[in-house]
Amino acid sequence: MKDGSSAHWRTQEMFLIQEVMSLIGKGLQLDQAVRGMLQLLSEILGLNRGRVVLKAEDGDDHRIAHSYGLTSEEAARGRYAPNEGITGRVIAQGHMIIVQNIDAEPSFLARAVERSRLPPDIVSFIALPIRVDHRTVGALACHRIRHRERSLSDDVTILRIVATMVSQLLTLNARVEQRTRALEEHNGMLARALRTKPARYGIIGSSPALLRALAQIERVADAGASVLLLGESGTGKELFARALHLASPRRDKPFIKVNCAAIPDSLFESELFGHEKGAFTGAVEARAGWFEQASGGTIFLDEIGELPANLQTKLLRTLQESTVVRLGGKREIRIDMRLVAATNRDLGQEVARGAFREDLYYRLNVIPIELPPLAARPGDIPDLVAHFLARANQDNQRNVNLTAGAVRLLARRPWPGNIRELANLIERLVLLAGKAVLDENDLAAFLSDQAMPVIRAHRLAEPGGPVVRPYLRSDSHGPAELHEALHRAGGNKARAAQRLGLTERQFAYRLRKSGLERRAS
Ligand SMILES: Nc1ncnc2c1ncn2[C@@H]1O[C@H](COP(=O)(O)OP(=O)(O)OP(=O)(O)O)[C@@H](O)[C@H]1O
Repeated sequence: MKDGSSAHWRTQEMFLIQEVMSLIGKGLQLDQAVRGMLQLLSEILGLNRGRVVLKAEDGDDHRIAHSYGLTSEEAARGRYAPNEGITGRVIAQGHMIIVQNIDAEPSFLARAVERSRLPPDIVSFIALPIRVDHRTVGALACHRIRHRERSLSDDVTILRIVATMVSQLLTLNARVEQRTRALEEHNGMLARALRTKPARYGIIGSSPALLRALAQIERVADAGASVLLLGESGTGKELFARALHLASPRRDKPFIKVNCAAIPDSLFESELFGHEKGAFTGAVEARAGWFEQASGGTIFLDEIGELPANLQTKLLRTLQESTVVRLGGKREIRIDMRLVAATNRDLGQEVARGAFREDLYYRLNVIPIELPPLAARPGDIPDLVAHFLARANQDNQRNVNLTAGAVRLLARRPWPGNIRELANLIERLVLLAGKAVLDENDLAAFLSDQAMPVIRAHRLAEPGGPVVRPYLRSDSHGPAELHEALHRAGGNKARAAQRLGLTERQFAYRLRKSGLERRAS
């Protein structure tokens, strides 16, 4: 077949396209594959010094990312500001430019390859846009001797095909990189989970403050004395109370949890101390109270600061005498229980203002154990995040991960609601995430989205304004609702509680739990 005949060029074109396809199919590194395509353009069709120019990762300019027939110095010189030269213009405008004669085109820069390096003939320059997802991300360009047997339009057709192939490769490459990043993050999380010592009693964290509290628990587990757990809401007081029970010889006996803030006053006494048949209307049969039910085991009185005054007296007697008298009864029943109490209040201050019995306070405060707020141990946050992510993913059949940067962002937050707030946030994140790996920016956007409704809810909490429930919480009243009720009641907690069908103590408790108390009072 004679060089120059159209049949000859069709054969060359077919060969080039087959080779390009096979380069794509080989799964080579991006640079190898693109260089291979530029080499084919040069050797098969004589379209020389091909280059692919892409946006620099660390700036606004565009640089030669892949080339064939350029020295490394020439490739390094190929940097173009937006709209600069022919290449910059093709990328900015998104359409092909053909310079028929580079010597006659004033805006041709000859920046990468000096004119003296090119043949003395008339040289053309062709640059085409490279698009990914309908966006121009770079350009494919090459030199062409103007007068040759092959038509310009045939060269342009092939260049268009190759530019499309490069676009496809770039798209694929970006997807593979994204997927690899997701897998790397996931591996990191798994490695961390493996490194984290098996959590004792389900307590995650290795900060000195946390380990100190855990060591104290284990040291006093064998003793019978009461333990008082001190710490803000959500710091893990219940978890530690359970740990104490599990570490004690009572571990096979019951662990009874009583939330002193959540029980209506009218029921409190009979729930705690039990009642005899006929003790009050509705007491159709005798019932053992929680102290009796906990016999042999541990009773955990959460929010002990909320215990009404008359029951404080009764509790003190119970502790001193190890007996209870059921409501409506006379019999003293011996009980053998370990008491763990918890509070997020300053009980000393409650004593000082006469709201808590001093003698009971001393009786409870034999072994005080302080649980640090989460903000005081940010080093525990990565392990906690890994733990809550794994749990939320498993519960919801998802596979959402956070980048290290996103975890660092979480570690910098103040966490007024402590670990409970962190656990809730991660669960919402897993449920609402639109993609598999969330980075710092995704997380920041999520956090500001989450904060918005609360602000709106507060603003809209005017009489007649719509109520926006910002959080999905296990509590029946979201923080916005509590806040709104308080606002409508002119700051009067008793009235606000009544509106929501809560006792004043329950209302105050939920308000504190929501982390909004400071802002609300
Ligand atoms: N160190 C920890 N590791 C793992 N999970 C934790 C840890 N601390 C707390 N949690 C979890 O955080 C949530 C809140 O903890 P917990 O209920 O024990 O706090 P609390 O101090 O008793 O709160 P409150 O005073 O509001 O009752 C629970 O789901 C608990 O399992």
